[in-house]
Amino acid sequence: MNVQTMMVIGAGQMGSGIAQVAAQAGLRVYLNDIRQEFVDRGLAGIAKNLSRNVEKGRMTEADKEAILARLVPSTDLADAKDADFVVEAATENMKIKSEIFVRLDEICPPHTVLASNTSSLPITEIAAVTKRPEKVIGMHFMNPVPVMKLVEIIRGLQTSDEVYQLTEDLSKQMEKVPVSVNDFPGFVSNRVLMPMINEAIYCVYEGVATPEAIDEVMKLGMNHPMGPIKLADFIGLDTCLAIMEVLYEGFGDSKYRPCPLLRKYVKAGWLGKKSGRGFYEYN
Ligand SMILES: CC(=O)CC(=O)SCCNC(=O)CCNC(=O)[C@H](O)C(C)(C)COP(=O)(O)OP(=O)(O)OC[C@H]1O[C@@H](n2cnc3c(N)ncnc32)[C@H](O)[C@@H]1OP(=O)(O)O
Ligand SMILES: NC(=O)C1=CN([C@@H]2O[C@H](COP(=O)(O)OP(=O)(O)OC[C@H]3O[C@@H](n4cnc5c(N)ncnc54)[C@H](O)[C@@H]3O)[C@@H](O)[C@H]2O)C=CC1
Repeated sequence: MNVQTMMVIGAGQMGSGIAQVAAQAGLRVYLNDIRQEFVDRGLAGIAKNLSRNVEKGRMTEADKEAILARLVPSTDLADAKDADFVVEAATENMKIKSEIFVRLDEICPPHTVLASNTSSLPITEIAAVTKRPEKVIGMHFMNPVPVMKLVEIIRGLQTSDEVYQLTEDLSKQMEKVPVSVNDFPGFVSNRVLMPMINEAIYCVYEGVATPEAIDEVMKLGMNHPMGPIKLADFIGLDTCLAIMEVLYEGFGDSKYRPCPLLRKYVKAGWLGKKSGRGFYEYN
């Protein structure tokens, strides 16, 4: 199958990035969210990124306009009837994702592949709410999507070889490097990354060091591009907490317990960069 039209669901930081790289790869892309203002914010972010590419001489103004013209705003999931491939990048919550996949299964033509950008939720469980589990797959991009090369591809128990191959080819078309991973909580990326972030938050909680000091240790001592506390703010503390919960419940192992300070910040609405405040403040 030749993928020509994609729908990306969720126009937040990940969805807008995925829509951008898909449109850059020549696809027509519906960018869907529950409110017009969220779609507009996502599209504005894409336009800003593309303008920067023009300024830096990486693309022409005409390229930018052509990419923007391939992006179609959507607040109606029924637009997915036109899509060959859907990437769901809505909030990290099984109830929200299940409801979306049930509806997509009804709306989309039989050939449409339904992918999820979930950070940690089981692909097999998401697939099970549809009548096409062989066409459901995990396609996990990294943040910021236009910059990071990796796409972790996660097969559910029933994902077909054909759908796996198509997703791998599409990732390459989007100039990403696909890596195949089995369906276990947190996959590889967040099983390894998130306990480190959670531990760094414990260091704040226990007064071992300030967020600034912890980030300096990991940047200067381990050559990480961003310290773990800053990275947590960047990912979104709500997303970090959701991932820790999946690891904790999925493995039933206390080593994955989310730090109480992380819970407290999320309850306060301190979600990190996207809400203006997390461990650091943003304007
Ligand atoms: C939670 C999950 O499920 C999985 C995940 O995604 S985990 C998170 C994975 N991501 C990471 O670990 C990111 C770690 N951080 C980094 O790699 C870097 O700090 C960074 C790429 C984000 C920024 O790089 P930097 O050198 O510190 O800053 P900066 O010079 O401003 O940016 C470098 C380039 O990235 C671009 N960039 C930065 N943020 C961007 C964004 N949000 N969107 C698009 N481009 C962006 C900048 O425009 C810049 O490009 P040019 O200068 O070439 O035009
Ligand atoms: N933040 C990160 O670093 C990464 C996040 N992810 C995953 O990507 C997904 C999205 O994360 P972010 O973009 O960071 O979150 P975000 O909070 O920036 O955006 C989520 C968007 O989904 C929308 N949404 C919620 N319910 C919806 C529905 N029913 N229909 C359409 N849109 C809906 C919200 O309005 C919001 O705009 C999550 O599953 C997350 O785990 C994956 C890789 C990295």
